[in-house]
Amino acid sequence: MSPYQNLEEYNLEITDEVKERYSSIIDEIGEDVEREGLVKTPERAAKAMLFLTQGYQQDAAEILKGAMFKEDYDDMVIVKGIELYSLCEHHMLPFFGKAHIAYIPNGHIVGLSKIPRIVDVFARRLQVQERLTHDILECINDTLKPKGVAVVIEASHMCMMMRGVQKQNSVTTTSGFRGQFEKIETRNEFLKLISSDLA
Ligand SMILES: Nc1nc2c(ncn2[C@@H]2O[C@H](COP(=O)(O)OP(=O)(O)OP(=O)(O)O)[C@@H](O)[C@H]2O)c(=O)[nH]1
Ligand SMILES: [Zn+2]
Repeated sequence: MSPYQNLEEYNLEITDEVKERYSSIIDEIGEDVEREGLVKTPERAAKAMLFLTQGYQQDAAEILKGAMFKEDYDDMVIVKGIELYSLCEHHMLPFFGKAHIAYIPNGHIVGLSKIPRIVDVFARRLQVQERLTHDILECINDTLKPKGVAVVIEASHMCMMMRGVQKQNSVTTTSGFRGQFEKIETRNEFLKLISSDLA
């Protein structure tokens, strides 16, 4: 439970605390926090970090529920090529790529923009790609209760590119399937329809 009354108050208090910690980090790495180019950096970095982790303050299920419409359409709906930016929980470095999402309605469809919105809600947290994939999958499955849902994510991890193993071209693919997508024909139809977008 947050000790703060509202989001604005929370953001002000937290930004200040995070700012102080960035200031110490900049000092510890041997830089001069007072030099002109860096004076406002702790505050900028704090605001950037809070933006990139704002998903903790957001409720993906509520976002979906806000735009569910009764409709008889019961063929596959695919939103592909949704760009995503997240932070790996091991190094707090970015991983980024694309999500491809499909569902088969079961009496309700959802406003199309809500699908990329919930991708952002789960991506703007400290994540591993596998959990990000399942968070999105389970949220759509539990909230919309479709006949099936599929999520494929392809991403490049800066922690593997800039440091560590230093592989610039590797792409990691994760996927999850529920309901009718557990049947091989439905899954293959989805994979065929997104194939031109896959790496
Ligand atoms: N499964 C999974 N692993 C990830 C993800 N992001 C980063 N990693 C990995 O997390 C692992 C952390 O391993 P450690 O050995 O503790 O960290 P490390 O010494 O920095 O590892 P190296 O990067 O191999 O130098 C590394 O293998 C990373 O590649 C992710 O989204 N999913
Ligand atoms: Zn990492």
